[in-house]
Amino acid sequence: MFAQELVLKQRTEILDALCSSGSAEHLERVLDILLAQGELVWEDYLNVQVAGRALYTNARQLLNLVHPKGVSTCELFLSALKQVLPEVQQSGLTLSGCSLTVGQKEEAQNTPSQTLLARRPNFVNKLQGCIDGALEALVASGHFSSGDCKEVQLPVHTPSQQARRLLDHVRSKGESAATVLLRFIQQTQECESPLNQETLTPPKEALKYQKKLISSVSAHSFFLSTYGGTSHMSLDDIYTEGELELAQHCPNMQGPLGLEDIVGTTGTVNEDADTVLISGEAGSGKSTLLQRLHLLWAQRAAFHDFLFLFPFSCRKLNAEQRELSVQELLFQHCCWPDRQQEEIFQFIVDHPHLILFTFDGLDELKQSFSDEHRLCCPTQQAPVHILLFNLIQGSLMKGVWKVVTSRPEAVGPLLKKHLRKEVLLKGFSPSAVDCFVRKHHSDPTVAAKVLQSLQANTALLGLCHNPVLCWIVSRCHTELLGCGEGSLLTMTDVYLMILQNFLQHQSAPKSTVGLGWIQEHLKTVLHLGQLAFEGLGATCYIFSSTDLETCGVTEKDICMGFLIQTKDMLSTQSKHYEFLHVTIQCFFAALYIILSSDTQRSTIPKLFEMQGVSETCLCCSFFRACLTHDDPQGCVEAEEARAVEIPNLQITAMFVCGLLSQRHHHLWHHCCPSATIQKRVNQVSRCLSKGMQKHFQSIPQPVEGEKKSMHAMPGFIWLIKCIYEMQEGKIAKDAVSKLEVDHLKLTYCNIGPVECTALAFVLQHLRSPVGLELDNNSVGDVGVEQLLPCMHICNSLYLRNNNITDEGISRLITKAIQCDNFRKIALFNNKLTDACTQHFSLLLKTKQNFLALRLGNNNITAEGARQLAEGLKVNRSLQHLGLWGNRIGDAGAVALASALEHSKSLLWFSLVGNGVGNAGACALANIIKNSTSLEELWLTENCITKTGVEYLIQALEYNTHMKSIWLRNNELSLEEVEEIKKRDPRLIF
Ligand SMILES: Nc1ncnc2c1ncn2[C@@H]1O[C@H](COP(=O)(O)OP(=O)(O)OP(=O)(O)O)[C@@H](O)[C@H]1O
Repeated sequence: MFAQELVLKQRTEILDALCSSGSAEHLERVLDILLAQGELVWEDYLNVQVAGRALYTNARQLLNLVHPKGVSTCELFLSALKQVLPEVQQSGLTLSGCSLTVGQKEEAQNTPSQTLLARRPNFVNKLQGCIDGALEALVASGHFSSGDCKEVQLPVHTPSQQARRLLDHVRSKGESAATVLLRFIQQTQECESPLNQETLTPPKEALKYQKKLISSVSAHSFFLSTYGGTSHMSLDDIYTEGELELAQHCPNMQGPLGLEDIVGTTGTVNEDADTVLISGEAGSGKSTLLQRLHLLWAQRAAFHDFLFLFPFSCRKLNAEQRELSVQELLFQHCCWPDRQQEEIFQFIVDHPHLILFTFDGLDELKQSFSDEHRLCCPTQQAPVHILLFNLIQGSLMKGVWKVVTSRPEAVGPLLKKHLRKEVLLKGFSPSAVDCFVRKHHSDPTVAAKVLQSLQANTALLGLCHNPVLCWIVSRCHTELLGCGEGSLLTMTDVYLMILQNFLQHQSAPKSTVGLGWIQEHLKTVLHLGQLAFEGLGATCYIFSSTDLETCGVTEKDICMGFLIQTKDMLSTQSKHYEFLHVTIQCFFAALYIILSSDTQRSTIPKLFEMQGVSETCLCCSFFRACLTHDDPQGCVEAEEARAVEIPNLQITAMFVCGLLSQRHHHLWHHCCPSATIQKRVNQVSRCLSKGMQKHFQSIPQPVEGEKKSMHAMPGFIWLIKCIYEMQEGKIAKDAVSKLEVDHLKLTYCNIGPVECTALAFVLQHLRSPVGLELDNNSVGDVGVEQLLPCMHICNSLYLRNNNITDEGISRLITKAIQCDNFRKIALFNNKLTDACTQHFSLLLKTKQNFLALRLGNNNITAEGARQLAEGLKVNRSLQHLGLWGNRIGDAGAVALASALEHSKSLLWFSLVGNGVGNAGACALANIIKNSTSLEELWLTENCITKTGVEYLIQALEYNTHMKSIWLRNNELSLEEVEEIKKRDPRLIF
C-alpha cells in the first residue's frame, strides 16, 4: 500500500498512537523530524502546534497537512512515526509503506536559523540539560528578556518542551540570536563529549578487546531470563519503555526521561559525582532496563560515547570470596582480554570518561554501602564490596560513569551524597501495559482478549503497572481468561495463578486423581519454599547444588520452571540456580511459612514486628527466631542480614496475608491441618491490628485550633496492603475503627494504582470524613478509579503532581457528585485540558456545598474557562478557585469574571500566569466592584500594563472588604509601581 493511502486509512490508529499517552511529546518529536527534513515549513508548524489547543486537534491538523503533500511527505511522516514510536508497529499499525530513513538530510542550509531547524531533533536533546546556560547566554547577549526566559521555563513544560520553546523563541528573534545559541551549543558539546574532544584513536588491542566485550555483552543481554524456559523471545521483541522520572531533589524534574538521559546532563545534582542511581520497587524493571542499556550499547545503537561497558550483577558478586583488584574485577567478571592486558587496562585507567560500569541490584549485596575503607589504587586488591563502594564514591577510577540500580529502601544518606543524580523507575504507564501485552502475544486476538479482561478488572490493571505482574498476567493468559471476572484482585492471586500454571502445565498430565493441584505438588512447594525461606534469611538469591540438596529440591522440582540456571558463575564448575524473580522467591517463602509443619510459632509475629523496630536488629531478630535453629552458621549469616532485606520481608509478609485469606482456604485442605491455618490467620490478624494501633498511637495531638493530622510513617502503606491482600472487610474495619484524624497526609509515599486500591479498601471504613492528601505520588487515572470506593469518606482530596488526565477526572467527578462530604479538590500539576472542565462545571452546578477547586498548572485555555463559567454562574458555595499557570487568556478571564461578578461566596481567586492582559483586568474589575465576598485576587504575571491596573484601582474605590490584589511581574515600570502602591496599599507588588 502507498504511504499516502496508509496515512489516510490508519488515521484513527495514528492519532491514537500519537496522543493516547496524553503527552504531547510524541507529536512534537515527529514535528521536529518533519521540520528538520524540510517536509514542514515553519508556517505549517505554527498551524499544527497551537498552544492550549487539544492534543488530538493538533495531531489531526498535522495529518490534514501531511496527506495532501504527497507520497514522499507521507513516507517521511511514517518513518518519523516509526522512529518516535517503534512499538506502534507491534500494535497492528502498518508503517511499512516507508522506505526512507529519517535523519539523512544533507545539510544544505547556510543561515544559523536554518542550521537550528535542520538539526532540531538533535538540538532538542542537547539543550534539555542546559536550558539555564542557553538562556543566560541569550540574556547576556541582549536577545532575550526575563519574560522570554519565563515563557521558556514555564513549569508545565517538560525539559524537551522547554528546549523546543527555546528554539522557537530564538527563531522569532532573528539570525543573531540563532548565532548565539549555535555558539553556545557548540561550546557545550565540546566540553561534554569525550570522544569528540579527544579525537581519539584507541590502540588496536583496545579495539579488539572492545569487539570481544561487545559480543559478550550482546550475548548476555539478548534474551530475558523470564522468557528463557519456553519461548525464546528477544529483549528487542518484548522491551517496553517503563516510566522514568528524576527524583524529587533533582532539577528539571518534570516530564518523561529517556534511557539516554540516564547518562546525560539532565537532573544532575552533584557535578563532582559520577554515579547515577536508578531506584524502583521490586519488579519495576530495573534489571531489564539495565539489560536494555547494555544491549543498545552492544548494538551501537546508543551510548556511543562509551568505548567500554562493564556490566556487573551484585547478586553474582556476592559469591566472590577472593580479594581482587579493579583490573581483575573487570577482566575476570566481565571479559578477558586475549592479549596485552596491561596495556588495555592502562588505556582504561587513562580514559575514565570512555568507560561505563553498571551494577545491578545494590540492595542484594550482602554488605551495606559504607565509605569507611578508602582505596585509590586500581591495582590494589580488596574484597569485592570494598572495590564496589570505592568505585561508586569515585575514590577509585574517578571519572568512570557508574549506573547502579537498587530498591529505594536500600538507599541511605551515605550513598546519596555520592550520587550525580537519582532516577526513579515507576513501572509501566497504562499505554505501556497495552503495548507490552501486544508484544507478548503474537496472536492479536489473544492480546485483545487479555487487554479486555484487564479493562474489566481495574484492580488487576493497576497491578499490571508493575512489569513483573504484567509478565505473569500475560504468561498465564489461559488461567486469566478462564477465571471469573473480578476474581483476580490481589498480588497473591496473581502469584497463585503462575503457581498453578507452572505446576499444572509442566508436570506429567494428572497423576493422582482427586487431589487438589497444590496437594498433588505439595512436596515440590515445600522444597522450593524452604530454599526460598532460608535464602531470604541469608541474603541468598543464588543457590548451589548443596543448597538444593539440603532443602530436598529434586530434578523434578527444578523442572517445574520456578528455578532457572544462573549463567556465568565464575567460582565453580557446578550448576547454580536462582528463582525466576526474587518476588517468586518471596512467594515460596510465604508458602513455606503457612504450610510447613516446621514453622515456629514466633515466625509470623516476628515477620510483622518489622515496622518501628530498628532496622538491623529487626532482621537479626527475625531470622534468629525463624531460621534453622540448630545451625550456628545460619545465625551468623542472619546477623549479617541487613536493613535492605526489609523490602523482601515485607513482600513475603504480604503474601502470607494473601495466602491466609479466607478466599484461599480451600487450597490448603489436606495440605495443612485447618486448625493450624486458623491459628496462623489469627496470628496475622492480631499482628495487623497491633501494627495499625501502634501507628495511630504515634500521631501527635493537634495544636489548638489545628486539625488532627496523620503523616504516614514508613510501614503504613505496607500494612494497608497486607490488609488488602487478606480481602476481609472485618479486618479492614477493625484496623481503622479507632482512627480519629481529620487529615491523612500520604505525600511522597510512592503510591501508585495498587496502593490506591488497598487504601480505598481500608479507608472506606473510616467513621468520620477525612482530607486525603496524596500529592506527589503516581496515582494516575487508574489509581483515581481505584480511589472511588472511599470517596464518600473524603471531604477533600489533594492530588498534586500525579499524572492525572481528563479521563481520570471524568470518572472521579461522576462519583464525587454523589458524595455529600466531598467539598475540596486540588489538582495542580497534572495533565488536564479543557476536556475536564465540563465535568467540573457539572460538579459546581450540582454540589451547592462545594468549597474549593484548584486546577493550577494544567493546560486549560479560554474554552475551558468558558465551560467552568457555566458552572460558576449557578454555584453558590465556592470559596477558593485556583487556576494559576493555565492559559485562559483575556477571553477566559472575561468569561470567568462575568460568571463570578456577583458572587457572594468566593473569597480567593488566582489567575497567576494566565496571560489575562488588560482586557482580562478590565473584566475582573467587575468582580471587585460587585462581589460582596472576594478578599484576595492573584494576578501576578499576567502581562497587565498601567491601563489594566487603572481598571482595578477604580473598582477598588467601590470595595471595602477586599484585602489584596497581587500584581507582581506585570508590565509596569518601577516608577509606575511606586506611584500605584501609593494609591491603594491593597495592590501588592
Ligand atoms: N521494560 C520492560 N519490558 C518488558 N518486560 C519487562 C520490563 N521490565 C520488566 N519486565 C518484566 O518483568 C520482569 C521483572 O523485571 P526486573 O527483574 O527487571 O525487575 P527489578 O526491578 O530488577 O526487580 P527486583 O528489584 O525485584 O530485582 C522481567 O523479567 C520481565 O519479564
